[in-house]
Amino acid sequence: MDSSMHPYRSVLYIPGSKERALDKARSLPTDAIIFDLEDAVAPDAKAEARQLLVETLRQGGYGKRSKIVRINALTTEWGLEDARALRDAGADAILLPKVNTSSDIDNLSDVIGSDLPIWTMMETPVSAFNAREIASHAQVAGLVAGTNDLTKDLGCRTRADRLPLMTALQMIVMAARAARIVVVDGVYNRFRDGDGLKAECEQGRDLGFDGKTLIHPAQVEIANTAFAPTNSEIELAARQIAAYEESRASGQGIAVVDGQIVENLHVVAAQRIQAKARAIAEMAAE
Ligand SMILES: CC(C)(COP(=O)(O)OP(=O)(O)OC[C@H]1O[C@@H](n2cnc3c(N)ncnc32)[C@H](O)[C@@H]1OP(=O)(O)O)[C@@H](O)C(=O)NCCC(=O)NCCSC(=O)C[C@H](O)C(=O)O
Ligand SMILES: [Mg+2]
Repeated sequence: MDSSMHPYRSVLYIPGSKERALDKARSLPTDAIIFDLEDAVAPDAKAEARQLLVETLRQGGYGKRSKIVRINALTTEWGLEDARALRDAGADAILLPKVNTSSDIDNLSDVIGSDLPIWTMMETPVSAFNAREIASHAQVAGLVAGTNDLTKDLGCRTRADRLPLMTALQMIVMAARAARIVVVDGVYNRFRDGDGLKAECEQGRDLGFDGKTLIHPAQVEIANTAFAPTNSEIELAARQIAAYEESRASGQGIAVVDGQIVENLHVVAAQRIQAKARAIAEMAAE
């Protein structure tokens, strides 16, 4: 499912061990949920969280929100059991952490079968180098930037402008766009800092991400606003499409709107804005 059919502006992590948070998410206006069995769950709570998650997904109640389960890496003591337990639980996708190469995805596919979409965490330097190969794997439907692990592995500083991460972030976006799959940005750790989150969402939107992964309900509306087309973008898209159609009808290949040229490629971009706006409206009409 790409972002013109389903929005991924807000993708909220929920620890698979937190029953109250799992329940609360049924009423949050988030486009997608990552039910987490990995870093948000302590080692001695993994088995219980896995069971709770299977039961929670079977109960349902998450409406149109996309349901993605992050399992532990298959190289850990929990990963294989996670994959086996969750493959038929009703998730829309399985998210695999610490992916380095497409063979990691093949290994998961051997366990869950080839029908359930796989999303991958892009959070190691090796994954950034292999982003193209990972994104173009036939079963991969989405990439998630793991900026905390990337920062750790790079040994870089955490900066507000994310300069040290920029190469990796752009490689991830480019790989996703080349493969025409969904791509979402990493988390903003200061979850009570709305202004900081807004700035980082705007940066992610500028870079081309479809949305942002989040860790707290207070972050959802900020991401939903930042990654939605604005009213003026939607209005301009409509005028560009109309002007271009008028030009074509009179035998010309270029229109001019607000002093700027409109060619076929701009029309494609305008149609994408309209598709995204429709997908968001459908999501809201629950
Ligand atoms: C960060 C938190 C530990 C804060 O928790 P808490 O102090 O309980 O927050 P609040 O009291 O403000 O919570 C208010 C209500 O909201 C619910 N809640 C909190 N968080 C979530 C959530 N993520 N989803 C749904 N609901 C949530 C609380 O239950 C309260 O509900 P109520 O009592 O009914 O009012 C906590 O937010 C948290 O655990 N967040 C998730 C952290 C997480 O998932 N981390 C792992 C993912 S990030 C990562 O791994 C990055 C990546 O891999 C990388 O490398 O970068
Ligand atoms: Mg991580």
